Amino acid sequence: MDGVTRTVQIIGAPTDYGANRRGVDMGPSAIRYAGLADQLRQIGIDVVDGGDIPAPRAEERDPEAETLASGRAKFLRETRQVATRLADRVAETLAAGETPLVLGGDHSVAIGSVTGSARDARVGAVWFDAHGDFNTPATSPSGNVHGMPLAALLGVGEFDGVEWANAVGLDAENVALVGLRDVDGDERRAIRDSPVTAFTMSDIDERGIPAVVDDALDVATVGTDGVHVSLDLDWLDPREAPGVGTPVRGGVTYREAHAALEAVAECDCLRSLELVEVNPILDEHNETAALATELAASALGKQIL
Ligand SMILES: NC(=[NH2+])NCCC[C@H](N)C(=O)O
Ligand SMILES: [Mn+2]
Ligand SMILES: [Mn+2]
Repeated sequence: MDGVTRTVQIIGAPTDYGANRRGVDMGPSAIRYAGLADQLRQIGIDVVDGGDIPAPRAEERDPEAETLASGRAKFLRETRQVATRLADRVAETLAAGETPLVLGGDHSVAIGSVTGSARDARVGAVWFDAHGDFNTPATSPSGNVHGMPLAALLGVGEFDGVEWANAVGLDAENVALVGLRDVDGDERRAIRDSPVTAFTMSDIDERGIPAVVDDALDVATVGTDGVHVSLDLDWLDPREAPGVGTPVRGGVTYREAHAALEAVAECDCLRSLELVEVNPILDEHNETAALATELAASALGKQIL
């Protein structure tokens, strides 16, 4: 982006239908409150806040959709509604020459962000997450769609039809998971059998963040027009990011996370970005939202000096 001012459009997706715990629907407010727009303006970015996409209110929940037995997806109708709207917004934002910055919401919103980002282009994806998000309604132990978006996007599994959830311009060969440490049984097999590239926390232990993230970005850029970066805040260790619904010990540190997102900026390949799974109810003084904000700034070019 040398010499060109980047315009970032913030798009809130205030939904928690994909998660087991309520509260991530307040993620967009918490991240905005942490000063996202100002921090990005300070590094010379033009910021447009496009507001939130409409999401069905919790009071309108279909109680039956919540009590489906495991092995099925909960709230698929609501998830589909949000994803479809979000996909349109992301695609329009890109068509206008702006960079979409999506604020979740639980990770099911990625179905919308990535299908939108991959509508008129070939994209790669880097998925910073403790989890694989590779379950399907048939394999999920919980029925929570936030554990399934990557499978949905790659056309794996049956999601109330697949076309709405399938990202046309995304190939599994261009997907890299980074930081895995909590994967379910069938999900594990599915990831191993898929052409996606998965870097676990053990890979990070052995090789260090810079090498792993460079490889992930290579995977996502080969033959693509740009990269979607999906940052699930539970990627970080719960000591740094307590405000998430599915915390897992042994995550990356504060510095590792910044180094990773600085590498994203350096790659000059970022097409769309999302920050998901911030749960203000479980947070401590909004520190997870503040961290999400800082990491977005690093991904968009903020440097120490
Ligand atoms: N985006 C997330 N936080 N995903 C957590 C998924 C947890 C678990 N693997 C499940 O499928 O239910
Ligand atoms: Mn996760
Ligand atoms: Mn996730």
